Amino acid sequence: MGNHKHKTSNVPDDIFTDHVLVNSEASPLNSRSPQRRSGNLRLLSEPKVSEEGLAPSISGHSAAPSKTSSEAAFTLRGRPVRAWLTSLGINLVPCSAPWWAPWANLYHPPDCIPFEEILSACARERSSTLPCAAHQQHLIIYTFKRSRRKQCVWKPCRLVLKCKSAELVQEWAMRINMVIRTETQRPTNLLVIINPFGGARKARNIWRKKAEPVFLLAGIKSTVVETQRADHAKEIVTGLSLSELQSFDGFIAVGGDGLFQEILNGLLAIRGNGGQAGQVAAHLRLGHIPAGSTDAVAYSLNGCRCQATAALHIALGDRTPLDVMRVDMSSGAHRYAVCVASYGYMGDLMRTSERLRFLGPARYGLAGAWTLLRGAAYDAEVSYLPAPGTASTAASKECRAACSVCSPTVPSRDVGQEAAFMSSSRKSLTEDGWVQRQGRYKSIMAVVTSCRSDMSSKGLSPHGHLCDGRLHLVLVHASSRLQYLRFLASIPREGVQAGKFPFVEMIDCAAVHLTPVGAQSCWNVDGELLPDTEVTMKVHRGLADVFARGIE
Ligand SMILES: Nc1ncnc2c1ncn2[C@@H]1O[C@H](COP(=O)(O)OP(=O)(O)OP(=O)(O)O)[C@@H](O)[C@H]1O
Repeated sequence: MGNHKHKTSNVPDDIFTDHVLVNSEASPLNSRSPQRRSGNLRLLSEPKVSEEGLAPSISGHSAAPSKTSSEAAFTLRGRPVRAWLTSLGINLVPCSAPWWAPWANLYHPPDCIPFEEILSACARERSSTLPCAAHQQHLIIYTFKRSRRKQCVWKPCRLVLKCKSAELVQEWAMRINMVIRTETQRPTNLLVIINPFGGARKARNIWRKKAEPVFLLAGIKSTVVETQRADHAKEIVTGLSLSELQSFDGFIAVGGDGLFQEILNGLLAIRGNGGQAGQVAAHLRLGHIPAGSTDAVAYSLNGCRCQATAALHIALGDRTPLDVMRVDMSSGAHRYAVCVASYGYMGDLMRTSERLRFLGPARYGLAGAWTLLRGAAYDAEVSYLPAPGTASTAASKECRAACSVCSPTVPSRDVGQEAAFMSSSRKSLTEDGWVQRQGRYKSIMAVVTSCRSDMSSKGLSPHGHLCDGRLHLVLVHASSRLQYLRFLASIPREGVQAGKFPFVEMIDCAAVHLTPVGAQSCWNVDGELLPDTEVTMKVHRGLADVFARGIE
């Protein structure tokens, strides 16, 4: 295992662009601007700014700063600003607006950066080009800004505040870092597993260029391992000693959904074994830095496939519980997955695409066209256990950050839950309430979350939630190639919509069982093929914790 620990001062921060003073929305200096906020920039309400301006102190903090040192004058991109520290973050107010500000709708200095959105701060001295001029001191604050086109896409950026006093910038940097260190949710030590073989085989570069700089600036120690073969990631995780497990805050997959699934399966295997290791593993979080072909996990968690966004969510210590589906095969083997299990079209597509892996992500297009032309449909017996409660609330809401459907039950990692996910899904077949169907299907899918990807930006199941304890069973009955093509063509725009096509059914359930009849397709579970076709699937609400907050 390679062990990487770096100091902030030596970190390459090229991916952090300078915070620009251009924000056409919500400018306090422009009365015409709407009250919409496009970024993380809003004036923190605490403390109130008095007539004199500044009333700051880091409340409740042991090293509460004096009044004078909590406010200071800086320049920000050549313009004077007054800055002060509050208990929530740094407020900035311009001392003067440029003469064109009211007309141009362009000038908007950042007015607040909350601590929870700051990775770190550092003080640097910059020598002046003029020999007689004093050296300038820089207070660099590493943070991010939200894309104006898509809020959930975060771009790393830095704010450079300049002044003449070295003591001042050092003191501010120290105090900002001190507050950040008190945020216990932030990880300090992570196991990063890279699949150099996944997707377009760029995972190593993605780690080095997009994620590692973010982790280094956040002061995270990373132990980096590359997989050598299929299933290696699971072996790495299950091979960790108790002391190693205790030292990590979580495991990060730099690869595709298959790699994430292997790590998840490794983590749940440790939890299933119980004991002290099992208890420690129950509190570890998983992260996904997308570097695969589909990356539905990262896309469903963050709303985009941006690697820097995923790295920022991890570094800032976001945490959300995630539903996990246990898939039990007739052979007795089982697997856990978090996106989708599909039989029929998607299974055949995956089987064909694995033979074309040398083409990279382009293989899916070719394999998809070939499978569509074949037009196969399969006879099967499908049984399902309807989900408890009504579907109306979950179905009417898109899953977003602080989702009201997902948030009420953050599951406890008690003995009961640990025992439940370890027992075979087949046990639930004895429960009352199963509904049985027999038919000929083009495709059968059990979707756990929304399952977003480039091929379906709203998700296969647009009303799927990260933590609602429901499987969305999609039954696509035998239909003509043209009808099926129309169904496929509608997915990128709107996902699978109940009632849109007469040959497509969508059912909310807690468990699904499938027995093939006659000719068989294969199961594709989160991008991996199963060796068995008779399977039982059951969802476990919020079984795993991930470094995410849901889509903003
Ligand atoms: N070094 C390796 N050599 C060969 N195969 C590997 C290696 N490391 C991991 N694998 C296997 O590669 C498969 C695919 O990996 P991964 O999911 O990361 O990429 P992908 O399939 O291209 O992306 P996605 O799953 O998002 O479509 C996994 O099943 C994994 O077991």
